[in-house]
Amino acid sequence: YYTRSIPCSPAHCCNDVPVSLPPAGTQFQYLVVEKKGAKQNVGVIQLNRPKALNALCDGLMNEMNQALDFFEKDPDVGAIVITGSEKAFAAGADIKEMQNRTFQECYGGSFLAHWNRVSLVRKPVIAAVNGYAPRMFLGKYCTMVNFCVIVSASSRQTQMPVLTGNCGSLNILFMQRANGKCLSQSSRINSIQTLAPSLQLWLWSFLGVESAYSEAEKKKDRPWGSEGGGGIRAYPLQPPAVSTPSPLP
Ligand SMILES: C[C@@H](CO)C(=O)SCCNC(=O)CCNC(=O)[C@H](O)C(C)(C)COP(=O)(O)OP(=O)(O)OC[C@H]1O[C@@H](n2cnc3c(N)ncnc32)[C@H](O)[C@@H]1OP(=O)(O)O
Repeated sequence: YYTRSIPCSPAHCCNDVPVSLPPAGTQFQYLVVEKKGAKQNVGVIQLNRPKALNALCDGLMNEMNQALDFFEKDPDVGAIVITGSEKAFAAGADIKEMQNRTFQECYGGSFLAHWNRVSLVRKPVIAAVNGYAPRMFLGKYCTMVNFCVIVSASSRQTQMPVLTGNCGSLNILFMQRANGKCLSQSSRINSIQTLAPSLQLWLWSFLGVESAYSEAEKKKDRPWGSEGGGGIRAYPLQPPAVSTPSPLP
């Protein structure tokens, strides 16, 4: 396949180089890639490296970028979900692959630069997290979930508290879900004003469907997620007033 380092919009290719998409039914080694939903408009990328708990080796991330290219350019696909297995979303970077690399190799070779592709997709990318997701919310170069627009973490998500408020700048929301309810959330929403209005409204309507302000939080009268300093209020019914958004970069 042709893979690009600079992603293009779904509507056109920024450098006019034709892109050959993975043909339907393409087998990936580390991923299961398919379209789901009644309208087949959700692109689902499931990490499929069970023996290594979905550790993000180079091969997996290269395949991920191919799948993202594929879904970004597919006009039928409205949103993309990245998920793992019941035991692990992903065990972070592949530490076996990393262990012998020198600083010079990493720095000079732009180590992990290709991970950024996820954050550049011009469609909402949702990380559906279950099981292990170590280092999910710490630092800037975290596991891939930090590059997704929404992180929907099930109650089985382990190891890390969801409400750290210390996520990468591209994360908009963390949602911990159980029984279909949104129990908690945290975010750094600075960048929300730079998103297209339709995406903002989409986010808020997503919340509206899922939100259930917990009794405990109501009593405390504080925003969900405020523990981490980056919390926001839940808006179960109405989206907040949207100020004039800045144009997309
Ligand atoms: C880029 C930065 C961002 O800050 C990083 O992502 S650094 C990497 C961060 N990730 C980790 O440090 C996680 C390391 N893994 C673990 O701590 C544990 O595996 C665990 C997630 C807590 C699960 O433990 P458990 O006892 O259930 O499973 P095993 O340790 O026996 O693992 C099973 C199998 O998977 C291999 N594996 C696990 N994590 C990784 C990894 N990150 N990279 C490569 N391989 C990994 C592990 O070696 C086992 O395989 P085996 O050796 O038996 O062939």
